[in-house]
Amino acid sequence: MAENQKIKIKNYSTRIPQWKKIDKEIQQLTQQYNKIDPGSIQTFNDFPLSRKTLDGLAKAGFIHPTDIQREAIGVALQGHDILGAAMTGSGKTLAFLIPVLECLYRARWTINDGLGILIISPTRELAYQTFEVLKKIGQFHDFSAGLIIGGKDLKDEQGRINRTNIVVCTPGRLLQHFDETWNFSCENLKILIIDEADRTLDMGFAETMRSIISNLPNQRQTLLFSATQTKSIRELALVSLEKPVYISVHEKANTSTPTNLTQSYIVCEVSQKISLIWSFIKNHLKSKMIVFIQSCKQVKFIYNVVCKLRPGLPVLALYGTMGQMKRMSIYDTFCRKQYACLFATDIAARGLDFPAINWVIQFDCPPDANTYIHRVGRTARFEHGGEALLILTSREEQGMIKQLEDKKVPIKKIEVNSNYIHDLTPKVQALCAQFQELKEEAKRAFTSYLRSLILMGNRKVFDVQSIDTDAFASSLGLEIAPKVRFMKKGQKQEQSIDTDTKSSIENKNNTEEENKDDDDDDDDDDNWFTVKKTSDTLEQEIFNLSEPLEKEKKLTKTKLARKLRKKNLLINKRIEYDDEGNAIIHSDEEDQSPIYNIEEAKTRLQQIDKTDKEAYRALVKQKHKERRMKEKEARRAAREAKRLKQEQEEEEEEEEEEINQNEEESPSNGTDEQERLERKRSLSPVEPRKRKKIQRSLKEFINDDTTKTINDTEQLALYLLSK
Ligand SMILES: Nc1ncnc2c1ncn2[C@@H]1O[C@H](COP(=O)(O)OP(=O)(O)OP(=O)(O)O)[C@@H](O)[C@H]1O
Repeated sequence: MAENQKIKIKNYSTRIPQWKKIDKEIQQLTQQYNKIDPGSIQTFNDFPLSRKTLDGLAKAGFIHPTDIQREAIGVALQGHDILGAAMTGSGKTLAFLIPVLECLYRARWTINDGLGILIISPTRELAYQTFEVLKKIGQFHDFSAGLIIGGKDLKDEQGRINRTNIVVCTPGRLLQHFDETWNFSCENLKILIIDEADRTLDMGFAETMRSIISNLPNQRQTLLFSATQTKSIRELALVSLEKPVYISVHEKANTSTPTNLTQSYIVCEVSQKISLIWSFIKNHLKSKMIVFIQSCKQVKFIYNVVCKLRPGLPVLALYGTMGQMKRMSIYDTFCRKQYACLFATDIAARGLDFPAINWVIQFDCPPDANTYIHRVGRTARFEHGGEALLILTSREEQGMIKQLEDKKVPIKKIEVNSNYIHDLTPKVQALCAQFQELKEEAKRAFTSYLRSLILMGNRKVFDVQSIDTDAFASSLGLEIAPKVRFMKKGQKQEQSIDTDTKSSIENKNNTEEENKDDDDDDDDDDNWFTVKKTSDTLEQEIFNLSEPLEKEKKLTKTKLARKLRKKNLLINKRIEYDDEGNAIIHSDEEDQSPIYNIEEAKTRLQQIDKTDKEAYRALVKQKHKERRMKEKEARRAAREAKRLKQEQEEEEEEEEEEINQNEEESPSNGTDEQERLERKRSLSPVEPRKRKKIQRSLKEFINDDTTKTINDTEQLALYLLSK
């Protein structure tokens, strides 16, 4: 026992303190930084990285670095600024997260040192995803990290932000902290990272980014990463990077998209798109896919239609105006699903790393080739395969394909087999007839799509006038195309709109989409092209509508019927679908659906009108009757009140008379005033009334001219005695 104790003491006294070990490790690591040779790196262990980081990487299953990681990690460890570009899904996140952990480790950072690293992401989902990766690989370190994104409690963040070493955030929220958190300090900041830098700037955050950067210390390292480079990113690099190292690992590649990605496009008209996507989904039930749609309102509508028709696989939707909690929960759900279809706006286009996506479908033509590249980049990530399908209208085909070729995107045209497409229009129309809310959504989707075409700067690709609006409206289940003022107004003036104005408006709207806070959810505050909030301003900005707006003419039922006839709607034909989605057409005699039979609809409307009128008349009659009854009742009550008042007055008069009479009759008895009062007081309040009744009965009896019998007189005598 004693011996054991001795050994124990001896061991303790010779143990090297932990801090000394760390110091030694840091010293050894930093000495190797200048010797890093990307070409000789096989595994992460070949980098001079701390034990804690290596353990974190191994635990998360990362063994071999990707090209961008091999190239960028060493340069970042050496302390250089970086402008990094690499294909989608090539592992840029780890390329900046590993140097982050090492930087704080080297500096022996603790919670008390406050903010050391800022990572800015363009969307909340991407920030959340980066935060999750950071938690995984940094699990053996002791740093604190926080996610600072909109849609959460600012006060709660304010309490924690100064004790957070690594902040992953969106630009808007960060700026809000600069403005509203009085003690928020960045003076110790070591590294600034801007992920998806071009998107962050293009989304209208350029000004915000400039403000943020101006609040940061000059002595810092800055890393900008993106799959695509734009003019704005180069401009930002000029002002915010110090002698940056430009790392572009795939610059010499033959393509700008992953090689294991198969890309194709088809051409169809706008009015066929819904049928096409429906047919596609029905034919790929054992797939996981993302369908990119231009605006939130379109996403909402198409998602609701597809949900109602029950395609046979889980359907989800993700767009900017959703509540934050819902956005996160949809992101998680879609990550977990094996087979599912996610309808999304471009908030899901950048950086998001949904596992095992088989298909990316672009329901609407992307604004530019870069957006195309990021959208398709949601599949074929990190050595996996994937497929992408782009849907173009004949108007968009030439211009868009040219842009993609210029960007080295290998894409092939495929023809649509018409047998493969189920015409969904009748079903959508039936749904819209059944659900008023869906019909309203259809109108909004219609308007927002047309507006998005106007807002797209590139006239070589997008032309709103080329759209057959009637056919498009019909495909959305609408009997008539909603009136869109900007279509007419824009026709003449479109040429004069300068592209900058448009893109700034577009950016502004994008920003609004990302910044929009919770609980909107489905409250129709659509970001992109909100008629309620922004349309008026947009129209004025774009078209300078100084002249008064054309007054909307009221559409009568007759006019509506005439319009429908002109559209050659299938009259007296109904299409039903079997479980497989095959169309079964019913002829006139067989069945006449009220939706398509104008005559029958007219008769039905007339009948409804008639019933309504009758019901209304009955209601009016009932009201009148009630009023008359009330008046009668009021009159009766007034009469009764008057009668009672009169009776009371009479009683009082008679009582007065009686007292006077008594006084006159007995003056000689010497009754003084006191006696008179006593007598008056002694009369109970009932007695005068009784007397009065008796008197009245007597009066009536005497005044009555009818002959009185003895019996009558007896009756009266008995009555009087009973009183
Ligand atoms: N060294 C690695 N070993 C194994 N898997 C990796 C490695 N690096 C990254 N990955 C995986 O590759 C996928 C893509 O990584 P990441 O999201 O960082 O790509 P990215 O380049 O940022 O893509 P995007 O441009 O779309 O944002 C992720 O699932 C990630 O876990």
